[in-house]
Parts: sequence; C-alpha cells; structure tokens
Amino acid sequence: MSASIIDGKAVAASLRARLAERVKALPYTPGLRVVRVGDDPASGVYVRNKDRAAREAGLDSATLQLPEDTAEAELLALVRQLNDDPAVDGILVQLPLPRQIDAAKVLAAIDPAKDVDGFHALNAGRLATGQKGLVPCTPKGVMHLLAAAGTAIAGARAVVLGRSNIVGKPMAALLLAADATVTVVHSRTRDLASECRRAEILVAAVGRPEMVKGDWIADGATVVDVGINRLPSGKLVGDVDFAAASARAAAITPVPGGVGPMTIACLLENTVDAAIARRG
Ligand SMILES: Nc1nc(=O)c2c([nH]1)NC[C@@H]1CN(c3ccc(C(=O)N[C@@H](CCC(=O)O)C(=O)O)cc3)C=[N+]21
Ligand SMILES: [Mg+2]
Repeated sequence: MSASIIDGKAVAASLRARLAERVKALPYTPGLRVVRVGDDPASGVYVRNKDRAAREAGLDSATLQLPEDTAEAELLALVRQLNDDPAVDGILVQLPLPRQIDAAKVLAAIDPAKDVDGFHALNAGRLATGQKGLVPCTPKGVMHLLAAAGTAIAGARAVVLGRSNIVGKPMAALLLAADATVTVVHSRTRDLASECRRAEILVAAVGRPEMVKGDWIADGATVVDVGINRLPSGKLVGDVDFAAASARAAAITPVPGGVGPMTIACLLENTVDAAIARRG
C-alpha cells in the first residue's frame, strides 16, 4: 500500500480562508499579540509564518520582541498590560523562555479569556472536564486533519506518542472526547513499537527525528506526525520515518506541510473565537 498524503498546507489554507470571511463580518478587528523573549530558533519560522497568516486573515497582529536577558517581572508586567488592553483578544508567549523566567508563572498570568495557546491551567482543566474553552492549537489542528482525511475516530484505537502539556496530554483529551480508545505512550513505555503497532490512529509528538520506524505502523493506520526536527544537514524531518511509514499507512501527514501550518491556522481560529467570546 502507499499512503495518501494529508495536505496540511491545503487544509490550513481553507481554514484561514473561512476565518477571513468570519473576520470580515465582524464590526471590529480581532487583535493578537505574540511575545518573544530572545531568539530561540524553534520559534523563528513560526513567528514569521504566523504574522503573515494573521494579516492575511484580517487580524491586527504584532510580535513584541524582548531581549534574551528580560527579567521575569518585566515579562509579567507586559502580560498584565496586554490583559488590560481591550484591543487585544489573544496573547501568546513563545516557548521556550530563557532560564531566568519561570514559564509556569507567566502562563498563569495570562487572562484565560485571551489564552489563545490554551496553556493556562484553567483552559487545560476545562478541556480535561469537557467544558468549553480555548484548546491548544497543535492538537486542535490534528483533529481538523483527521476530519479532512475522513478518518473515523469514534471507537478507534488511538495511540499518542508523547505526554507534553502542549501536545500529548491535550491531544489525548481531544481524541477521548471524540470517543477514541486512547493510549498515551512515552519514553518510559515498555515496548513502544508494539504499542504503536496497535494504533489505528497514531499521533507522534516526541520531538525525536524519525524515531517511529516503518514496522511500528499498522497496515491501514492514519499517521499524524507532529514533530518538526531540523537535521544537521538543514533538512526538516518529523518524528516518523515518512518513507517507510508511507508503505504501510493508509494516510499520513508530511513534514513540512502537515501539522505545522494547522497550528498557525488554529491560533488564528482561537483568536477569532476569543474575540467573539469577549466582544460578541
Ligand atoms: N507558546 C508557544 N506556542 C506555540 O505554538 C509554539 C511556541 N510557543 N514555540 C515554538 C513552537 C513551534 N511552533 C511551530 C508552529 C508552526 C510551524 C510551521 O508552520 N511549520 C511549517 C514550516 C516549517 C519550516 O519550513 O521550517 C511546516 O511544518 O510546514 C513551526 C513551528 C509553534 N510553537
Ligand atoms: Mg515526552
């Protein structure tokens, strides 16, 4: 078998086009502020792509760049200022943050109504308990991709590889809410390969280049690769050995052009949703 490729770039473009229509119909312009402290390379491409996408969707978007040696108190003061600014609907503080700043403290300071990353404990708790709230962009984007691929979720065996607060845990919660039978596996799991081989839906989110081998994939599985890893050669690869996995999967996301563009589209979606929730 040769898998069909789930085109995240195309699905994201159509989501952004729908958002642009929703924004056009609003009597105000939703505002997004991204705060970046220092210049971690993982967030560079993201910031550039996001700014362009946000403007194209008609949002008022800006990136606030702070120096690497910014004190925690300064960042907290900026977050409070954005919380209090009525023109700002969405606040995203880029992770990772430099060592002198406690990221948990910063995330806790963001107004949950403006928390477009969905990383605040209140939004995480809402997701875990089935209440409405802002949902983390990457797992939300994965759900859009599964829908676009026509993958049946209810009753399916889903395996999430990775247990981070930003992808693995919310991904498991969303799949569970959609009635999948969810298993979360991680670095301490015994026999990762056979756990993954049971998956009808496999979501890989560990950040280890090509760790998932072809023979970890069940015939006919849908494989979603969240990893975006840059090799020393400069080449971008996912967490999955794409060529080998494609020979067994029914459908698979590529890297680049898979989950990444969806993360950005869902950030815009969350910003519009947050604006409407706040302003009507
Ligand atoms: N608070 C916070 N929220 C985040 O969501 C967040 C963050 N911090 N810090 C950095 C990571 C990274 N991230 C990416 C999102 C999209 C692409 C993306 O669109 N990638 C494209 C292009 C990749 C390329 O060409 O380099 C693709 O996969 O096709 C990349 C990276 C969000 N992050
Ligand atoms: Mg992990």
